[in-house]
Amino acid sequence: MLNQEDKPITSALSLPNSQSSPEETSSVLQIWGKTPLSGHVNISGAKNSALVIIVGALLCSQDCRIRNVPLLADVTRMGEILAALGVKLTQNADVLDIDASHISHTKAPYELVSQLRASFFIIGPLLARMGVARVPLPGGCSIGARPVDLHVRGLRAMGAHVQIDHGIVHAYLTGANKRLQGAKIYLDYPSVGATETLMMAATLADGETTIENAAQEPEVADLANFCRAMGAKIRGAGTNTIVISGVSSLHSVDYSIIPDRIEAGTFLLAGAMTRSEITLSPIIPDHLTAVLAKMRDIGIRVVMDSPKQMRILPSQSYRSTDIETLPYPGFPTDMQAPFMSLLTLAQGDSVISETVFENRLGHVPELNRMGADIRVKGNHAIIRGVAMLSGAPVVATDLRASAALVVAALAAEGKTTIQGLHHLDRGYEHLELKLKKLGAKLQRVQEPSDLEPATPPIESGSLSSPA
Ligand SMILES: CC(=O)N[C@H]1[C@@H](OP(=O)(O)OP(=O)(O)OC[C@H]2O[C@@H](n3ccc(=O)[nH]c3=O)[C@H](O)[C@@H]2O)O[C@H](CO)[C@@H](O)[C@@H]1O
Ligand SMILES: C=C(OP(=O)(O)O)C(=O)O
Repeated sequence: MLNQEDKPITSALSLPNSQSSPEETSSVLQIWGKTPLSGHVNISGAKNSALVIIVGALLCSQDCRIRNVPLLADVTRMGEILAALGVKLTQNADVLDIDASHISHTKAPYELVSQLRASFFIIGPLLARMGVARVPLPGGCSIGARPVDLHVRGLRAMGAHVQIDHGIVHAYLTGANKRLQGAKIYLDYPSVGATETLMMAATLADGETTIENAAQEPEVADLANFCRAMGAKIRGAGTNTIVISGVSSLHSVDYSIIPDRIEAGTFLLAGAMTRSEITLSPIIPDHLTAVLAKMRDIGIRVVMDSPKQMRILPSQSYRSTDIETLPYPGFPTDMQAPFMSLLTLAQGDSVISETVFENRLGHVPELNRMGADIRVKGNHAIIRGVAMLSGAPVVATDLRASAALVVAALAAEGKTTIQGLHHLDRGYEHLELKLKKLGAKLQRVQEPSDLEPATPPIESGSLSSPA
């Protein structure tokens, strides 16, 4: 099944050349703004699908082939977590082969789980496959308390014993057959992670599980499709009621991950902010409905070239609007920060209300440093449009904040220097290469002594003169 070039994941799932490893926190991204972009962007596989689908492979005791896997720090970490459980992974470009026929450990390492939220979701498949799982409380972006009570309550409803001691969640099954039992579960909030954890757990449970008030995000439906392709019986994924009839085992699969709607939205914003015309593909337009509705609202024109290709047309100015982040199909919280960057340049006042996470406005002081006029009141950001942004040294506080600073920098006068790139590298495959291909002027530098080049780098004919 694998060719000569396949390598173990721990060495092979390397980051793109232009990006640092998460440990290289000293590197910074310099962006010289106000360069119009043009051309085409290839959208990568969805990070949040890839992560949970890799986790879902734990359910299967035969080979899983996963395609369109983005090369991201988070994906590397997730591979390392599975490897620590004794799972074999090999990767060739964007194809990842996972052989979880033999799971030798049921405890996930803290150093890895503490780095990304999705790693906690292994608790569902591990428990279903092995009857026991020990998983540290997860990390991920610091955007709120992010408890795991809904995951735990759901697993308990399915008959698991769950204890939390010294920061480790220990879940186990007792009884003769050590199988989870189907249950009726109502989620107090349509949590993406809890829906995914419980849906995976239920695929191998005894009997039928119903998850009410389930998350409807496309990544949940993608996971369900992956599980179904392995023989799981799941109905209703993508709606608020998911019904899973447990089966005794799952079989081999070859599955391709959906395009990343958040990456696509971020490139649309980069185009809008620089008043450029760019095309994106592949995309699934339905996954971008709320974002496109807001873009249209403020006067940005986006057209479909074909069912999977979108084109943003240049607009000279745009209006303000109000946004409330909500679970899907509402406006995605993961687009809140980059959309705020766009609204800093709109005509008039906008209000963004972040309702999903209680602490996801860390980018506001950084955007203000670039000349934006934003005030925060509780979970609301009041954005007064300004005529221009100006480049400044800024720090990315989380993954989507880093994207917000990149798109703001592309539109700002002069040079922006962004620190905290380990956040960016978690979630955007080849971002710098993709932007350079569109004509953006940017470079990553590793050493503080490199920080002050007078002019942007000249890139193989694509850049003409310094900003
Ligand atoms: C890896 C991954 O897929 N991450 C995504 C996932 O995160 P994640 O799965 O962590 O997000 P959730 O949907 O679970 O969280 C939404 C809200 O529910 C709360 N909550 C969640 C679980 C729980 O047991 N108890 C509880 O109170 C959270 O604190 C938060 O306020 O969905 C978020 C919401 O679309 C996205 O921003 C993240 O990019
Ligand atoms: C918040 C995110 O990721 P995580 O849930 O892993 O922190 C994100 O993708 O924006």
